[in-house]
Amino acid sequence: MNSKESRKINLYGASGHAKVILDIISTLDDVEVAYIFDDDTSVTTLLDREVLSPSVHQDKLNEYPLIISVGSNLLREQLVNQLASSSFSKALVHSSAQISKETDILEGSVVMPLAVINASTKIGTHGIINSGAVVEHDCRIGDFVHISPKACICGGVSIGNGTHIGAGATVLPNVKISSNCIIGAGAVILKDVPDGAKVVGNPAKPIKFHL
Ligand SMILES: CC(=O)SCCNC(=O)CCNC(=O)[C@H](O)C(C)(C)COP(=O)(O)OP(=O)(O)OC[C@H]1O[C@@H](n2cnc3c(N)ncnc32)[C@H](O)[C@@H]1OP(=O)(O)O
Repeated sequence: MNSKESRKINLYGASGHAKVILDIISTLDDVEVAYIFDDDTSVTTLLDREVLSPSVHQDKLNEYPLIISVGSNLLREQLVNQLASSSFSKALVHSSAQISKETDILEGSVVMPLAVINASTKIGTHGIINSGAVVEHDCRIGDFVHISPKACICGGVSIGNGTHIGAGATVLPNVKISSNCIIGAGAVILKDVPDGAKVVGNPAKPIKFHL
């Protein structure tokens, strides 16, 4: 039985990512999902839960704070802009994640199982710190950033808005990765990465710009 009173939230996006967010919430005794929404009217259920159309159920959509539960950074940002009159939930953190008390994680962000976020790090809005990712001390992570499973962000790193760090990538201490970059799975980032670059490999090298 819940020991604390639950706060209700809505999820927007009936995706695979949303399934993992439901798992996060299942570990929290003070949060429950009221409704799940998706623009795609052919999607009617997610893990046996009903999925509602936002245009048909506008009243329910506005009833509780939202988490945008889609994995694409760009789509998450577009939805946040589209739903600008809505309120957004404070961050959701899986109970197995290790988070320093000296950390700031802003609204709409989600932290998956076994992630570690160390002291004096700030995570922006609507981000994803995925399963087993490590974000070390004194990092500055922008808005709409996805740090994929098992990526390792060393101390003092900064990452700009909209950047995607691929699974298992490593970013060395004090490196600056700019906005809207894509860092390939398994890449090792030794030096700063400019806006919109796509880099892969060890040591990481650009393959193309995608802005
Ligand atoms: C819960 C979850 O699942 S979270 C999801 C996490 N997702 C990820 O980590 C995915 C990260 N994405 C990648 O690594 C992708 O391969 C990208 C984005 C870096 C590149 O994708 P694309 O732009 O489609 O590049 P494409 O597949 O055409 O490859 C271009 C070249 O880069 C190489 N390449 C692509 N990815 C990598 C990589 N991660 N490491 C090394 N080389 C790579 C390819 O072999 C190819 O080389 P070639 O031209 O010599 O043949």
